[in-house]
Amino acid sequence: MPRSISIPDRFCRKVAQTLVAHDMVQPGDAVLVAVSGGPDSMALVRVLTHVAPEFELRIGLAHLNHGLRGPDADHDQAFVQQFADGHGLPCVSEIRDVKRLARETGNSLEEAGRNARYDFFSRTAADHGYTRIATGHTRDDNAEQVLMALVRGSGSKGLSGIPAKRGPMIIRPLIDRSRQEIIDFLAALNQAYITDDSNQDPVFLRNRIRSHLIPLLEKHYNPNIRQGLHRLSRILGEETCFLEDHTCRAFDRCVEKKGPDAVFLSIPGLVALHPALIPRVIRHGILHVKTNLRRITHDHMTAIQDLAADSAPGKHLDLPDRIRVYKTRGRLCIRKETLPLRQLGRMHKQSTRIPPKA
Ligand SMILES: Nc1ncnc2c1ncn2[C@@H]1O[C@H](COP(=O)(O)OP(=O)(O)OP(=O)(O)O)[C@@H](O)[C@H]1O
Repeated sequence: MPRSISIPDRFCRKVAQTLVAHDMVQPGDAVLVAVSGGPDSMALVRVLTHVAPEFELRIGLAHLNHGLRGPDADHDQAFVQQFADGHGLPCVSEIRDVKRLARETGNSLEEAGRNARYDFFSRTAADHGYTRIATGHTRDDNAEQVLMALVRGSGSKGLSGIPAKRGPMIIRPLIDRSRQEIIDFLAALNQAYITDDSNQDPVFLRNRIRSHLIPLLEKHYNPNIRQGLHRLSRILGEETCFLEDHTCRAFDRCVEKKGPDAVFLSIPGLVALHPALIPRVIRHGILHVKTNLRRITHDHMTAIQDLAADSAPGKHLDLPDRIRVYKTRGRLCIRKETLPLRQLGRMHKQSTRIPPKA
């Protein structure tokens, strides 16, 4: 009979398999573990320190105090620091005023918090010589993400959920593990963690999905819905990758001229593409002049395609972040303007504004 393997050992083995399967680390890597103090990131740091000798990794911790929950946030920061000290691990923490960042950028608190975190992680990694940044996202987080994308009506990219890796640095070693496995692992180690009451607040869509929609789907439709959603996201992730590849090639064929602030796409070239590729190539064009696609909605994309198909000359569209789209000599031009569009609007007669999404 095989010797029974303990819960912590089994858990660590499974995470080690994820590290290998997704090629997440190389011997000699220095891994900065993003630790909020919650169950997932505490499990992450415990498992990574356990497998560090086998994978030849150096481990350190990073904690961001969002300055949002008053004394609770200070307590979380102290908890993470004490854990690091107790385990002889280096820890970098920082306090950011996320409320102010949200006000200044017009982003939601959630988005401002996320931006502040990833900015802090990358700076810390660069300053301290870390080669990877590990976050504690789990399979359950991914299932919630997919459902959020579904209820918001996102496309296949949104439905691809949380990737196991992002760019050359960010890794998510717990992405194939469930929340229950994590709780069992922590209980077996007698490891304390912080519970964040805001995770229950129904104001946030994610919390309503976690505590209402998923249990409902599990009870009445599919007891394995989380695994199903996770699988769906992985399939769509692969297919999205494949389509992205085609998009890049189609984009190169359609581009007639490009500079740092503008790209000109051949309209006959666009029209000849498979309909699934047209919005993708246009998005690629927007990304050429704008670093991200935030605030570019489905309505914007439809309006751009309508503009390309419209035979009337002289029209243009104003998109967020000073992006102007117009037609010129059989080409669709996507341009990042230097002047505010309001000022430019007075210089053009026909402008179509797309109302921001409610
Ligand atoms: N304040 C923070 N400082 C450092 N890392 C963080 C912080 N907040 C979140 N993270 C990282 O991002 C991951 C996902 O964030 P999320 O908001 O889902 O986590 P959480 O619910 O606060 O805590 P956990 O995932 O640790 O249970 C965390 O697992 C952790 O790796």
